[in-house]
Amino acid sequence: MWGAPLTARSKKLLLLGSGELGKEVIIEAQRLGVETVAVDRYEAAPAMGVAHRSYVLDMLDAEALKQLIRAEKPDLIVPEIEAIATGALVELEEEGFHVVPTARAARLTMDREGIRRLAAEELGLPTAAYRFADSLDELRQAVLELGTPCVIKPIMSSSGKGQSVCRTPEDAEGCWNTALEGARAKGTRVIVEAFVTFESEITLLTVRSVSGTVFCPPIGHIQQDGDYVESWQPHQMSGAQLEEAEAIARKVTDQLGGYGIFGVELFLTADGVLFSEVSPRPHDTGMVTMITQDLSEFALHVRAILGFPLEAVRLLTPGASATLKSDGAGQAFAVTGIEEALALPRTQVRIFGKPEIRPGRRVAVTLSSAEDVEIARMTAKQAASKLQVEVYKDEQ
Ligand SMILES: Nc1ncnc2c1ncn2[C@@H]1O[C@H](COP(=O)(O)OP(=O)(O)OP(=O)(O)O)[C@@H](O)[C@H]1O
Ligand SMILES: NCC(=O)N[C@@H]1O[C@H](COP(=O)([O-])[O-])[C@@H](O)[C@H]1O
Ligand SMILES: [Mg+2]
Repeated sequence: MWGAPLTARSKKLLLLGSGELGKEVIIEAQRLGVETVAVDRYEAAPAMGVAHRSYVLDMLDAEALKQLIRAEKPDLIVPEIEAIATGALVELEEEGFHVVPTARAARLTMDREGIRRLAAEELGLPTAAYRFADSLDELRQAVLELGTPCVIKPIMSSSGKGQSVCRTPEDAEGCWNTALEGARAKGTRVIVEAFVTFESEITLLTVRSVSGTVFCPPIGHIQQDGDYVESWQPHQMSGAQLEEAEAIARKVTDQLGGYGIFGVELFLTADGVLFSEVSPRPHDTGMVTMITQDLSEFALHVRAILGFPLEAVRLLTPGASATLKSDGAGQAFAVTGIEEALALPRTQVRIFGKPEIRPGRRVAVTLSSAEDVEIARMTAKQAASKLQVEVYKDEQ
């Protein structure tokens, strides 16, 4: 029970990170009459446009973060990105604030080392072989031990930033430099993973709520340069594979605890299912659920974190999503081709409204449903190919 937003009895949700995923979280929270506050490192972030109010803040600055949260006193602190001073969240939780799903889950998943060691070493989940390195020399040694090809990623990055494949030992230096440039926070530590030759990869959206754990039908996806370009639901896999995948997802999410949605990333290989990583929040590949499920991943997250019951998730139709990324940079740009994209059957478009583009930045997503998942994939990709990011160079 709560009062209207902006009154003394309101229920207040504060979002840390205000991109395309957070925008949908805010919309779902607003639908339940929740007061919403959006925070990100830049002005006019997507979720800021739909929240009651917003703040621009360096979320890696622990003092600034604590000051804001103590002043705002939200009922729920909802991390939307990984790059947050998670030590501050742990402190705030000790003071009685509610961090979603828990401050520990945010801290462990903020860097690849925390979650990988928990999954592989504590829980014994199958993963690719891995090493950590703090210098080029250590990286060279790790590459020798794991063999090539292997994948190198900064321990703190997302959406493939700073990630590269090391194909021969001579590539190590180039990979090291790529990781340094792409790391999200200051720091040089990288993870080196044996390259997994997977048949396919999936996100298993797992919801922990007061009613227990519920799995969404598996989402298949394709990534380019470590970033998602296409996703679909349901992904065809055997009953045995699904059982393995759900067992892994249950184990890791039970260990992280709290209520909310988790995006559990898994590789399906000839030798079984491997755990890759987990986001304790909605997942980019899960945007497809805006067209496929009775409750989207965003609606599920909000429902679970508010403590409401959730007995099951229903897939209404097969569907797919495809991304639009920009090539150019700057603030003078426009998305064109929306009419052509929307002329395709059972197709919707989400334009995030980011105020500035840079090469590779995700700007929009197309969503298509169909009787058959392959038709949905084709349609969503076709729709995305109709969209263009036009840049006005002389205005920059
Ligand atoms: N060890 C590996 N072997 C083969 N491919 C890999 C490996 N690690 C990552 N990839 C590929 O790169 C993609 C991105 O990797 P990962 O999820 O670790 O990065 P990320 O930056 O956290 O991405 P996001 O934030 O989008 O989840 C994976 O989905 C997969 O396609
Ligand atoms: N893979 C994680 C992911 O997709 N996160 C989503 O992208 C935004 C950052 O985008 P930006 O880099 O364009 O600002 C985040 O705020 C989140 O919505
Ligand atoms: Mg990932």
